[in-house]
Amino acid sequence: MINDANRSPRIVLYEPTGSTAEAVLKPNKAIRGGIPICFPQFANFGSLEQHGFARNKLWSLDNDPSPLPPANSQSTVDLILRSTEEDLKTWPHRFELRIRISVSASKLTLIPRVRNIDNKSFSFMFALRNYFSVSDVSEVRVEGLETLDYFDNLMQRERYTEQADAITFDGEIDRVYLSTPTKIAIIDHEKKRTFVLRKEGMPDAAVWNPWDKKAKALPDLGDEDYKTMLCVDSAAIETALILKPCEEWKGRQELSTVSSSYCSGQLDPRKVLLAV
Ligand SMILES: O=P(O)(O)OC[C@H]1O[C@H](O)[C@H](O)[C@@H](O)[C@@H]1O
Repeated sequence: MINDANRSPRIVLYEPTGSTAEAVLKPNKAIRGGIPICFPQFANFGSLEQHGFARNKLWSLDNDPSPLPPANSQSTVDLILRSTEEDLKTWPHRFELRIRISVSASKLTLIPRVRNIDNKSFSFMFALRNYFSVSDVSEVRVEGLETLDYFDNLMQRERYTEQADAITFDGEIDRVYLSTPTKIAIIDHEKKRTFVLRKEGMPDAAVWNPWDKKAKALPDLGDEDYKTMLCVDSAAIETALILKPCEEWKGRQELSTVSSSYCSGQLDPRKVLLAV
């Protein structure tokens, strides 16, 4: 961990072949990019602030990530967020939210965990809001969500069934796909690059792009930036996760990229793994 010129703490992960990942820790405001963590609520699906409070908090380094083994390499970091007295006023449940972040030459792995340290059960939603950088969103296809049911947040969360062979983009999208497969491909034709998202413990997948009008209304997004971004989240939204006292929930997400040789129709986990 280092302090930058503005004295903000930065965590930088290094990996021997040269990959890096970096997080800037600033209180009270989530960044529009990276992987904000939505907890204990997704969007406005409840009475808390949009996407819950976790993404706006300053996390700490976690020195006791048990039962995970201690992270003893420069390419892994463990972070923790504990409920504060202020949080308890709006969400009266004592929790520990942990995340292990590991970077390697071929993938970025996130292991989020939530532990109930209260004396009564609680339920929560969770999402890793992945901001993918794409060359041109109107040339991108997302595979793995076809034929699934989704909630459309642009239609008062009405439930629909996806009819398209793959998801493509020509306008604002704000959906929660339900009970998705564990692997989703985000295929960027122009960049000849496919992101492969593999997830466990987070059955849903939210897909978001604000498109032109909403992008103009977002102060922290440039007017044209919607063209080069796409959010595809690993999420547990439809069925809230429930923890009894002392119980812990654990999820896992792996992000990797494969080159253009990985094409539409090849969403076969063995091929993806061999190609990485
Ligand atoms: O601007 P944010 O708070 O990061 O939220 C970005 C978007 O996230 C979700 O997909 C919500 O359903 C949208 O209504 C919201 O605009």
